[in-house]
Amino acid sequence: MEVRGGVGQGSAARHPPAPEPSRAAARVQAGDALPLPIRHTNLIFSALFAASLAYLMRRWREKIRSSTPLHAVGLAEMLAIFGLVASLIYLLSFFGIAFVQSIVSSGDDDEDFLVGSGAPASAAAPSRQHAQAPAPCELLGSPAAAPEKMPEDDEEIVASVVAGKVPSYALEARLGDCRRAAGIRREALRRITGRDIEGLPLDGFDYASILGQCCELPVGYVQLPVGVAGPLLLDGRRFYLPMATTEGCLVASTNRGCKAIAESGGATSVVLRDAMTRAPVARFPTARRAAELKAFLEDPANFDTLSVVFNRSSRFARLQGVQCAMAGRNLYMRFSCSTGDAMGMNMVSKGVQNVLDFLQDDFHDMDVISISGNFCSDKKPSAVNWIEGRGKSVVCEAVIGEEVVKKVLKTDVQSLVELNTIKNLAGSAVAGALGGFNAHASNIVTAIFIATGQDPAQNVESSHCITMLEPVNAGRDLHISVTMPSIEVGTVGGGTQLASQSACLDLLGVRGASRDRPGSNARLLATVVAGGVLAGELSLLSALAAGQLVKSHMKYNRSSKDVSSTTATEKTRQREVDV
Ligand SMILES: CC(C)(COP(=O)([O-])OP(=O)([O-])OC[C@H]1O[C@@H](n2cnc3c(N)ncnc32)[C@H](O)[C@@H]1OP(=O)([O-])[O-])[C@@H](O)C(=O)NCCC(=O)NCCSC(=O)C[C@@](C)(O)CC(=O)[O-]
Ligand SMILES: NC(=O)C1=CN([C@@H]2O[C@H](COP(=O)(O)OP(=O)(O)OC[C@H]3O[C@@H](n4cnc5c(N)ncnc54)[C@H](OP(=O)(O)O)[C@@H]3O)[C@@H](O)[C@H]2O)C=CC1
Repeated sequence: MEVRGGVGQGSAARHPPAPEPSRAAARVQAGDALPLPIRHTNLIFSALFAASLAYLMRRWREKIRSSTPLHAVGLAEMLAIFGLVASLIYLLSFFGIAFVQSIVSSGDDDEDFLVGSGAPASAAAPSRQHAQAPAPCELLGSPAAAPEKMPEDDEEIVASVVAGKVPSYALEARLGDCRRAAGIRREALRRITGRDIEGLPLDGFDYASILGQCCELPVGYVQLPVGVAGPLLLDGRRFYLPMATTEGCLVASTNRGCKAIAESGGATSVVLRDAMTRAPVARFPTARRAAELKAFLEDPANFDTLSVVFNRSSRFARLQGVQCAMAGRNLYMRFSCSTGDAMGMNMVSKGVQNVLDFLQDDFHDMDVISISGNFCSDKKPSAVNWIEGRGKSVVCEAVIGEEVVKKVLKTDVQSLVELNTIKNLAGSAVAGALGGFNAHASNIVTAIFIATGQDPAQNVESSHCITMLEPVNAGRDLHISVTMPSIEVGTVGGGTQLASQSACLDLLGVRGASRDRPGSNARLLATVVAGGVLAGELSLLSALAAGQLVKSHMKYNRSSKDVSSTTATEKTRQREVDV
């Protein structure tokens, strides 16, 4: 089959372009810093400049005529000199900044050109929003959300939503009040389903903070307890790990592991690699043509050109390499890049889209099937992440003293080493595991991910881990390590900016972007996740070796209430009555 159509066309066909948000309006201008509209300040300072100059010239001429020394100046002349200097500074800085900004934003315009030539506008627009404060409710724009008169009364709006006259997703934009929109949607849901979601709270959440960034169609929020384990002594620093979980025993276990590590002098970590990946797939008329693009992308001589095109889309995303694989005439191109303190999926996708548009000029017969061809590989277990890594690749290790193993962990070194070999290594091989050579890395990864606003679906590859245990110091002490090649975390973007999640990042000392070294906050968070996993592995393996698992879970993980006799809501009511 002959395949035609550029990247742009291809992508446009598969992804109808999203409505272009007002990017010009969103762009920050130098003048935005001024208290008055820019045209007013321009007028005032231009008039001041002209008036001061005219007055001083006139005075100068008069002084020459009357042979008065030029340096003898009165109050009026001093004021005129001051006005002249002030207006000169303003005008120079104004035009200077505008000039610099025009150069900077020409980069953006190029980006608009590159992304705009067929790329979905939505791929470019959201990231710019993320860098700013959460958008107020009324800024959400969509065709369905075009300004339209809404009934004043909530009851009438609910009826319109139930009748399908007002789309539920347009409520935020039409009402300009996110809390009210969520309340109306929730009531409409109750009427449509006949089910009351009473236990799901509505109040006590900032709905504007999730708009256009974290969640659509909100009707409330789920409450999760956050426990804290630690201190985890890692690389000479103490961290208290926030863990959002409903699995009783998990925080206790991690806490015990942290204690064992701290009493043994602490753990150390090393970040081996830091690169997020995105792998589009393109189809060619022949495998030979696909191989030509593969050769082009993998030729070191072309790397600089590709990076210039890729790097344009972000201040932080920097191309590191492209790795290709083929299946017949389909080419899978795995781009990897550093992403500063962001986890980086939006970023890397933006950069890749630019490169695809660029490549289309020389490879007209390339048909981009998808910006993601699963060789990336995001949110799925895959060997490529396990072997090549994705996000941050971290190794964390510690030597646990014999006494600590006995006193804190209630077992011995020999039993632990044997258990690890038979369970985590041989047992996982028997199960045909992919990246699952551990006891419960995903427990700690997921709990910290949820607490700190990471994308929870990325726990899949982020939990890839091989746990190694060896006797050291003549068999007395225990060397334990966790090797985790794909920890995907960020401290900016996604859910990290929400109030609770941001507080948990703050507890770890990694909230937001690192000002000194972009990327260092996210890397530190990755090492903390690995350190937490080390603690969790140590404690669970010990419980298993000591035959303590079932007992401990009966104690911390099973309510003494008879759950078969009450529904969740009844239980809540019962608890309120009990209190
Ligand atoms: C529950 C423990 C820790 C008791 O362990 P213990 O040794 O009996 O407890 P302890 O009372 O002697 O205390 C020792 C230390 O543990 C900590 N600790 C002790 N209790 C608490 C608590 N309530 N809250 C907070 N921290 C606690 C604390 O640090 C304490 O020191 P202290 O501060 O007292 O000097 C232990 O039995 C344990 O770790 N059990 C394992 C539980 C576990 O790891 N569960 C994870 C989920 S299992 C799963 O989902 C995965 C699985 C199993 O399917 C995977 C697979 O296939 O292997
Ligand atoms: N698109 C996709 O395919 C997927 C998206 N996701 C979602 O993507 C989101 C995360 O995307 P991600 O790209 O991480 O985040 P964002 O899309 O929020 O991008 C990060 C933004 O922060 C800005 N920024 C400011 N300071 C820094 C800094 N120090 N380091 C890095 N960036 C900084 C970036 O600037 P600049 O504009 O200059 O880059 C960018 O605008 C999550 O919500 C996740 O769930 C998850 C999986 C797939």
